[in-house]
Amino acid sequence: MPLPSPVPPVPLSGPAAAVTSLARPGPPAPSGEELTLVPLHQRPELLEACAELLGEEWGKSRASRLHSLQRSSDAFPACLLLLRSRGPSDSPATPRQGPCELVGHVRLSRVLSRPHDLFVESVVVARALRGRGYGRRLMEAAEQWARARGFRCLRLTTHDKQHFYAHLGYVLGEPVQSVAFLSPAISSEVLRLFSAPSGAAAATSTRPWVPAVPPPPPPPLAVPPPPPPPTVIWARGVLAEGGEQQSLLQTPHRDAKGLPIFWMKKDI
Ligand SMILES: CC(=O)SCCNC(=O)CCNC(=O)[C@H](O)C(C)(C)COP(=O)(O)OP(=O)(O)OC[C@H]1O[C@@H](n2cnc3c(N)ncnc32)[C@H](O)[C@@H]1OP(=O)(O)O
Repeated sequence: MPLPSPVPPVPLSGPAAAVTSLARPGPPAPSGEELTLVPLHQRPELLEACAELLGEEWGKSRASRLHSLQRSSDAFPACLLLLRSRGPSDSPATPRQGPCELVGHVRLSRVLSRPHDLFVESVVVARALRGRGYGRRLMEAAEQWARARGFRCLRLTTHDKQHFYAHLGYVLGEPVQSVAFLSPAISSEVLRLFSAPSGAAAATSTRPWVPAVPPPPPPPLAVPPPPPPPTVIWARGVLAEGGEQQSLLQTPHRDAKGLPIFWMKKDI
């Protein structure tokens, strides 16, 4: 299955393509406010603020957050920031692309064996700004960003926000494996190698993942070894025993700590 081919980036980061222009707007933003979605790697000066935003919600060491955020790239994972700024009418002294406030963050990663899917993680809106429609804007902008790059499905896990995601159009889905970090040099080849028809992935298996392609014959001695595999996050949900059905109230899946976890997806 071919990989989505790179497309010119949608100018979400420019004023002309502010997130406020999305087809299905959320609650009205304050007058003069402009929302934009930008990859963190295009705004490195926001690295510290982003680490703080994530740290406030999920803790972990600042160093670990920074390390993870610094790996944001167009080759994935991509950390996307929702920013808001005041328009010129409200702040005459502020340039159009002037000071802006970090509103939210979302991270998108590739999914093993599903070249048209992206895995959504670390969705967060600043505490003081929740309940005003920014979470919806963030998710819709991320969808638009992914769609513009040829992806067709977003997937995620959540412990307790399944109703929020269902409200935004997500449905329950099967476990997948996200690919944490890929060297740009091997990303396409490795993903192509691991790409298999839909459903071939070990969806709810508790066994270690095995590529869905037949094992190659033993290589001649002269052949160099294959490139190293990508770093893979093994599906954080495993099927709990008992075979219960998944619903928005009850899930058979558990995370690595044994906590119930919901798998969701949305076609975009
Ligand atoms: C894949 C993951 O990353 S899972 C982790 C999710 N993140 C977190 O738990 C971090 C802490 N929480 C947050 O940062 C925020 O609460 C978020 C991102 C979950 C939601 O952001 P908010 O800005 O508060 O949501 P927003 O105001 O845009 O709500 C959008 C819609 O969802 C609804 N909604 C919000 N939260 C919930 C909820 N828990 N259950 C059901 N509906 C909800 C709202 O009523 C609103 O409906 P409307 O658009 O029809 O009026």
